[in-house]
Amino acid sequence: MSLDKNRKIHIVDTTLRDGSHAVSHSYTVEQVTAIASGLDKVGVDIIELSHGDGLAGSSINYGFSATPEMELIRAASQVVRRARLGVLLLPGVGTIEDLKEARANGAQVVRVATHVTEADIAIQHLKAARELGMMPVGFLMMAHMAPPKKILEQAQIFVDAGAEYVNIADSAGYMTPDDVRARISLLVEKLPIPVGFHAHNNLGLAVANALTAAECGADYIDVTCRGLGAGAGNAQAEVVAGVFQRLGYSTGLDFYSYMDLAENVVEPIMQRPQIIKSAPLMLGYAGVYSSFLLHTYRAAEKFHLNPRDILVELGRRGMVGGQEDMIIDVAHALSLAKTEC
Ligand SMILES: CC[C@H](O)CC(=O)C(=O)O
Ligand SMILES: [Mn+2]
Repeated sequence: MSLDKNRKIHIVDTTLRDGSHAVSHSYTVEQVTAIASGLDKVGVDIIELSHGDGLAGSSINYGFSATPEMELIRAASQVVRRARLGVLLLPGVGTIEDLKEARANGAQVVRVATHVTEADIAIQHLKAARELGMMPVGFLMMAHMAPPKKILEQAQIFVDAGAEYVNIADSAGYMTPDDVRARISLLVEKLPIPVGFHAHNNLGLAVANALTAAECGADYIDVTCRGLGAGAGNAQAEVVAGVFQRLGYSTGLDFYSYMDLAENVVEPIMQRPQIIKSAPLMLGYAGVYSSFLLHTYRAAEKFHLNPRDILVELGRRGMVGGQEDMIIDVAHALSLAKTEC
């Protein structure tokens, strides 16, 4: 695969999916319509939209969406002309039935996300996506938890299942540019399909990591307006647009329109600034799944603990996405240990 700087870098904007965590899944049809049509004009390649935890994530466990995601997908599909509309699906949270409904409402791409060592649970969803005429993408979460060779082996499972590209996610915002380089370079060298990268900004490295991924040959880069996303958020779209443009990468983005969209449409929706507060910083430091943040805040409040202490323990135990219900157990154990002291 060529590392030509002039190759097209495909931008995947996940403001309406990962960004949904940062607004407590409160997007309305009007907001989605405005953001999706803005992203389409800005020139992104894929607009990802669903509950922050993927299709059917709206639940007591993950937090309810204010508006049913199928309504939001339908609304976006009516205004998106150029970009492809995508959804994210975690096998077990979302089902093939949910995927069919998303397809019927206009979704064209699905990224099937699994823990970095569990790619095999995505096989049937990737095959179903292809049968539905969608673009199937394999998405490996918590990629810092596996060495490059293991990730390659898992990515190959996606290739065999018909994925059109493989996306690596630094879900904990734990990686440094060296970690990204080691993983992306190997995949780009060995895989017959393109590679993508999804950063989290818990250590303030999201844009640097996104750039490193592109330098190492990743063809798909995830971003969000104003960096909205779980934990300290994702790689900030407008910044990525500016940095990539200045360095001569070909993204097809209109940098100025992206800045305007973030400033005029997304920023007024934000419930709080997307900054690296102590707890998100701890996610990155301890290697904890970014979506655990809100659960951790709730558990900390209930057991009168500092969220940082819970996060360090979650990192020590190597907890992964899907183990949200264990956060309360960890908090309980820590509070018992505290009272015994
Ligand atoms: C809900 C799946 C997960 O959060 C996907 C993602 O954005 C990540 O792993 O960072
Ligand atoms: Mn994410």
